[in-house]
Amino acid sequence: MARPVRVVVLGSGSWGTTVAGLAAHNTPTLLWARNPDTAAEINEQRRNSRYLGDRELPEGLRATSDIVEAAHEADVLVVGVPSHAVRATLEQIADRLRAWVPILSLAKGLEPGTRLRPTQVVSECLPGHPVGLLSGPNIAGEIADGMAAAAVVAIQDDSVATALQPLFASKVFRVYRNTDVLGCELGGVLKNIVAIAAGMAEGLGVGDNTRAMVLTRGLAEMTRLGEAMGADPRTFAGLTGIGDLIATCTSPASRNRRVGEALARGLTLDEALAELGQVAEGVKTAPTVMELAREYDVEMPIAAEVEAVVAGRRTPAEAYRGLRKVAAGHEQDIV
Ligand SMILES: NC(=O)C1=CN([C@@H]2O[C@H](COP(=O)(O)OP(=O)(O)OC[C@H]3O[C@@H](n4cnc5c(N)ncnc54)[C@H](O)[C@@H]3O)[C@@H](O)[C@H]2O)C=CC1
Ligand SMILES: O=C(CO)COP(=O)(O)O
Repeated sequence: MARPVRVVVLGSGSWGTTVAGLAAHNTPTLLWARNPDTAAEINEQRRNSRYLGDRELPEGLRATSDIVEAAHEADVLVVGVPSHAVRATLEQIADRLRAWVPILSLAKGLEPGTRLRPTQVVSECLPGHPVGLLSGPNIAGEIADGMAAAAVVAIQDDSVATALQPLFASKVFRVYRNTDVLGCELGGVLKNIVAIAAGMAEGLGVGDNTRAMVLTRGLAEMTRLGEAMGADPRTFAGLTGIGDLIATCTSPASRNRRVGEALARGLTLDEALAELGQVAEGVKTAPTVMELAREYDVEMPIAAEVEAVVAGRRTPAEAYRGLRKVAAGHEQDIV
């Protein structure tokens, strides 16, 4: 009898641990934690208290702080570290994976400097493997609590996606497929910036209509940049686009939204990030996205205001005053 597929997840933050927990219900799963104390806590107490509080992790989940051991074990590799750490993490396991192990990224940011998407960084570091992502409206805590949700495995080869779907799915976690890797990945990256704007709106006490406007026009500029870069605009109407945008902009648990709220309360960016203590990808991604907007000649007024706020050139209140001055063009102008 063939042995079961072994899933290895790199990164034991809130989402990496949660995804490892999903996989562990289906198949043997190993989680790499760079901190040996975290690996020990997962193995001995079935908890990752720093990121998931008291939540109990599945029995089948094992952890290690030895990344080379983890790489040797992988039949499927999941990369769950933040975008800025993907390259340094994968460089440690170059040539350590077996041939043709599929790799899925969970990261929702762009690499500072290179402007590469996480799947592109993965392909550079570990060439010759099928590379895709798992993305969608997936606030980690809710999924760790067993609340119903859905995500998308996006990978060019649909037969690989079909093989990967059941590894992460459960009765309450639906996993769809999509071959538009670029569109799915950009959806997850760009919604974080709109979520910072939504958080600022929340903190400034604007009304429900303003929130709806920010989400809708935020989706328009996400779609505009995506289409200019070669993505299918229909992807932005799916789980990885509007789905993730709604979850992140409306959930009080979203780290990106919380950063926006903290800035609107008058905290500096450093104070807001220290209060958060977790990654908020939109902060580092906003300037990189504005570079792309200029390169592709796409107007992104909401992202531009968010970038100005995180760079310290404007306050949230000034950013919202700035948005009022944006000329209202034709609503259906995407590109
Ligand atoms: N938490 C969530 O609800 C979701 C998060 N994501 C994405 O997943 C990615 C990971 O985020 P989270 O798990 O939420 O982050 P987190 O802030 O909860 O944890 C980050 C993890 O990465 C590790 N890490 C940080 N810098 C590192 C480095 N230089 N080298 C190696 N490891 C490093 C930390 O030790 C920690 O284990 C992000 O791109 C995020 O946008 C995607 C969907 C949902
Ligand atoms: O990507 C997420 C939900 O899908 C998590 O968003 P935050 O990083 O803002 O918490």
